[in-house]
Amino acid sequence: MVAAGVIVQGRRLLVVSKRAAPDVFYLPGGKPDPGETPEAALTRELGEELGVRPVAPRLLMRVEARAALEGVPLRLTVFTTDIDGVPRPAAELAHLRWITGTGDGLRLSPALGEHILPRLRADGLLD
Ligand SMILES: Nc1nc2c([nH]c(=O)n2[C@H]2C[C@H](O)[C@@H](COP(=O)(O)OP(=O)(O)OP(=O)(O)O)O2)c(=O)[nH]1
Repeated sequence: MVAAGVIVQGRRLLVVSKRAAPDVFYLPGGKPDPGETPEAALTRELGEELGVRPVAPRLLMRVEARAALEGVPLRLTVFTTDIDGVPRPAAELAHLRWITGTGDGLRLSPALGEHILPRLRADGLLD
């Protein structure tokens, strides 16, 4: 399982890529440590990856898809959240982008491209 955050500002969605695969973009987040709740994992990962704190996260959806890098089945627990602070990519991240509902031509993880972005588009949250 992976906990991930939907962060929308100015009708654009924050996506990141990692140094291990700099051309594949997905939501910030990661796997909970043993015994950690999804909410706690989201808080820890947003801090580690972006140096921000989630404010009032709420569950948006659960998604099953192929993991972007390993190709194995993956369950994501996706939260919509506001954030405290300006996101700055930490060392393990390669890029940070704010995308519209089209994906702006970026290569997206299956979960993001096939499930989450269409949902945000249908909800009218993105340009
Ligand atoms: N965070 C995140 N991961 C995603 C998304 N879509 C997707 O396929 N993934 C995949 C990529 C990776 O295979 C996996 C996330 O694992 P990760 O390795 O980044 O997690 P982590 O930060 O806990 O890293 P680690 O401790 O395993 O090194 O989920 C997404 O939207 N957000």
